[in-house]
Amino acid sequence: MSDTLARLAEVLEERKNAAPDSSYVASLYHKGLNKILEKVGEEAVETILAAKDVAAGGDVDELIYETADLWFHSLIMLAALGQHPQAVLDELDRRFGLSGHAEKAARQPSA
Ligand SMILES: N=c1c2ncn([C@@H]3O[C@H](COP(=O)(O)OP(=O)(O)OP(=O)(O)O)[C@@H](O)[C@H]3O)c2ncn1[C@@H]1O[C@H](COP(=O)(O)O)[C@@H](O)[C@H]1O
Repeated sequence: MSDTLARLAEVLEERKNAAPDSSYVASLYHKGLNKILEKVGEEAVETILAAKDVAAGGDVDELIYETADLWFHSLIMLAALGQHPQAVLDELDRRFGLSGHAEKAARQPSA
């Protein structure tokens, strides 16, 4: 796993024992899953808007910034539900080399 992801996952676990006023992550845990999911949705929308801007000739830095926000809040969602990012990387590894078209065809028998 990327060192950055592993370190961040460790910090997100530690923040489960931190006071909400001492840490942004702890404050989100304290507000609960609905607030965390709201943030994931908000960051997803901001990422989409930034991508549209880049396609229209805008600044790519904003897209990178918003994608980092989206990944970060997705990691908090996983941690809040007791899941480690390694599970997502394992799933991507499992899919590696498997064509999306082939996977979909195996899932959906043709009518
Ligand atoms: N990577 C991040 C990170 N990315 C974004 N953010 C915060 O996520 C928030 C993003 O929310 P918005 O942009 O919507 O701004 P906001 O208005 O403050 O948010 P709301 O009031 O709407 O909830 C901002 O407060 C950012 O500072 C992050 N906060 C923390 N981290 C990492 O998490 C670690 C632990 O952070 P603390 O728990 O705060 O110590 C840090 O050391 C960093 O490594």
